[in-house]
Amino acid sequence: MNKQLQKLIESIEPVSQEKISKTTLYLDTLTKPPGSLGKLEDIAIQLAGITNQEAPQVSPPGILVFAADHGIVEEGVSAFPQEVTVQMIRNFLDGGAAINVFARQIGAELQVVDVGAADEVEDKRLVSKKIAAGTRNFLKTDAMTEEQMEAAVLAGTESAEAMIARGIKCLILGEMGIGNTTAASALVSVLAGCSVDQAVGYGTGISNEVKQHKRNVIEEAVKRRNPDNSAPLDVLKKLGGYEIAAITGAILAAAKVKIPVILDGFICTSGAIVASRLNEHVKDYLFAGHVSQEQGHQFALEDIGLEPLLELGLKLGEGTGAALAFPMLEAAVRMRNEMATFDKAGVTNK
Ligand SMILES: O=C(O)c1ccc[n+]([C@@H]2O[C@H](COP(=O)([O-])O)[C@@H](O)[C@H]2O)c1
Ligand SMILES: Cc1cc2nc[nH]c2cc1C
Repeated sequence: MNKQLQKLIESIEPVSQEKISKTTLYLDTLTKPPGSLGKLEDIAIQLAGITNQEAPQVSPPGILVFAADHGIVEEGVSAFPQEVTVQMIRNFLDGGAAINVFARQIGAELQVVDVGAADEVEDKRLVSKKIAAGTRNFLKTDAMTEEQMEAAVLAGTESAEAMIARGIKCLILGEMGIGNTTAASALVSVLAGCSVDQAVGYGTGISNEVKQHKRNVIEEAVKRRNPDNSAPLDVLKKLGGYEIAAITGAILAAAKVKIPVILDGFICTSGAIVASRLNEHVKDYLFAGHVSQEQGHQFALEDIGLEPLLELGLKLGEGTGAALAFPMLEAAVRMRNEMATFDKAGVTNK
């Protein structure tokens, strides 16, 4: 394995049990019946553990949207044509996509990173870390070479490190890539141990007939590629995508420096499964923003052991569900940091 990547994986430490215990006790001194803020309390406790701070901050948040194309679209597995990936990249840069709206709403910096779009987008606002013009068709050959897979993971790492260096306190992840639900379904079926049938969904809106075809393509491809399910990077290289690999790398980078990560939908979570397999502590740095309509998402979340913060029937991607969940993290830290204690407010405790 690439030395830099190996070092990164080994550098991730467990979250702080001391801060978790301290915060658990402290929350019961605040002016509310114990446990009355429910999951918000769990979030505050987890954030203290992640950041190793008694008074954690999650603002400002930053959003990374990784974009890439997929050779597997040749098999007719998406409702939309491949050119939509670069068209949406332009839309992100012009501020007109859903994620732009939600980024503005939460005051987040939004960066779009091309890690493998099929065409060129000449625009200074786009971060170009293109590994190749789309993956290869994984029904016919491995999606990526080992070098390409590692370069894509490290492109995600670098993107996250740069954002963290600019001062973001919470990393929100998203993706764009026509065909990427097929890659994510293949990954999840191998790594999460669910059937291809359970991992496959409607993506951007295919018919039942096309969904059946998508299932058959994935089943055949997994058989042919024969990935080693105890080697997550082998599975990623054979079946994944550049944006999925970049998401894996971004998660590792954030966990290394104790920055919380909010995952978006199914594709994002598939990258998180890979990261979680590389280091057992990674999962404790992750929040699942929502559970998507894509049916494999629930299996993917269960595999990591994550409970979604929201269930809104979304199936868009881009980081939208993660950005929408961010205010829950902000509320949790404000609760921890701003509420009065029983003592201070002169309220009688039981
Ligand atoms: O986030 C999700 O759970 C999600 C579910 C379905 C579709 N998407 C988005 O739709 C695209 C992939 O869909 P498809 O049908 O082309 O594989 C890609 O750009 C994703 O961001 C995203
Ligand atoms: C229009 C469109 C927008 C998207 N955003 C993320 N995936 C997408 C797929 C399509 C087709």
